[in-house]
Amino acid sequence: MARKIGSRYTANQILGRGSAGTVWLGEGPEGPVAVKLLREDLASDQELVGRFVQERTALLGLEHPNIVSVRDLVVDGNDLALVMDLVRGTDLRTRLDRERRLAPEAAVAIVADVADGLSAAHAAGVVHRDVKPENVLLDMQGPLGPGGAHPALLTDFGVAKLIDSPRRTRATKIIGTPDYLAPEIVEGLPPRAAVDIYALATVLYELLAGFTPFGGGHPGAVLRRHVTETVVPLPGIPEELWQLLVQCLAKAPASRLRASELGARLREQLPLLVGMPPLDVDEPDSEDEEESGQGQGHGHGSGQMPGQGSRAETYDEVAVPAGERVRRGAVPLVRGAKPDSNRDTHTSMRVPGPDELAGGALGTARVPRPAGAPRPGSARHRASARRRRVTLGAAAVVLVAAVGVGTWAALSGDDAGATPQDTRNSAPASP
Ligand SMILES: Nc1ncnc2c1ncn2[C@@H]1O[C@H](COP(=O)(O)OP(=O)(O)OP(=O)(O)O)[C@@H](O)[C@H]1O
Repeated sequence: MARKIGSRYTANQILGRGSAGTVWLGEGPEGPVAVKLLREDLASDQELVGRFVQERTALLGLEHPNIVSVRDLVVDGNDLALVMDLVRGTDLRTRLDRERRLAPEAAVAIVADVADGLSAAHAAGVVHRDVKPENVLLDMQGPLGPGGAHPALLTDFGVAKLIDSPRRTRATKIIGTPDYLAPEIVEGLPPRAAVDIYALATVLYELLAGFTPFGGGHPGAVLRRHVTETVVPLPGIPEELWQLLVQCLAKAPASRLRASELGARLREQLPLLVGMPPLDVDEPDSEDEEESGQGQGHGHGSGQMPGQGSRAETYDEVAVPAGERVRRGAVPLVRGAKPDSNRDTHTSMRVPGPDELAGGALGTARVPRPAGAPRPGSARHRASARRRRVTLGAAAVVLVAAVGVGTWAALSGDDAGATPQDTRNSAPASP
């Protein structure tokens, strides 16, 4: 089922689908390529096509070993396609899904690669805006690096920007993937290079922990956590690595490291991480998990802002069909459209007001638990609480009994209370 893309390329086989379109294994004049064919409704958007052509120079100019280069942009009838270098391997999401958590050395090596790629992009004035594991490709044909990690390449440059056209997303809407969105974007500021650093630090946290620091539950709750909550330490993480993470997850963009510095500092840590196993962390606690856990993935946060009506009233773009299990707030890019894949996609949603972001008394902090500790509200937690109550009850009975026996002994005098044993253990009479 090969198809022609423009006059120079043929798309031969589907490699995968994302929210913006389908990626094909293709063939061009210089050999195999990956062709990202944008969705029809995006391709027929004249404004988007215009931006696509405008962005051409910036996108085509990005060349770095840790960036998937865009080789060509094709506008042909109804087709709008990005022709990219073909990476033979897998994406980081697939690896993370398989392994759940990565050993710190491999995680840091991968993130250092991406930081180097970002550094080149930022130097060229390009902000990625959608750094996440889905957009990191692992080149299985490349040489093995620290921790057995294959070279990592950042892909999908410029796609978020192309899609974020004024008509598609008015000033009051945000485009991005909620778990990785920097607080300043949530607050409505224009995205600068520091948003990529925040997103990349989120990816590093996720590789180490198996979950993102502020994700889970309704996208509204996720956005609020980015602005109001501080990241909770991961048990067993080396202190220096933790300090780097904290700095890059700073709420103030100016406090975060630059990409080049982040890459260098991560590489400095690599020798200290050799042979360290994945961190022993379980999924985070959530206060309202039982309430919202039925159809909302991890079930963190109700997403209900103070004084809000139902979720669907306010966040209609992100309403999730009842019973549909989602992770990290996957929603179609365009209202009413079904996501092309079961992967997470970009979110287009209203920017919450300052009062909503303040969060109110009911925080939704996610506190990582040491592995094995039961999650509050879970059946295991209730059973262990019951066991604790039984133990406490038993201890109380023993205590009451002991007090009773002691009182009885004191009241009855030495004759009744003292046994031969008691006499032997008592202090000798003074000489
Ligand atoms: N240059 C490439 N070489 C090889 N495979 C690729 C390339 N680019 C993307 N893919 C694969 O194609 C699939 C879809 O990628 P795509 O970028 O469309 O979506 P995504 O990043 O998973 O999701 P989203 O569009 O929501 O960001 C992924 O499985 C990815 O591994």
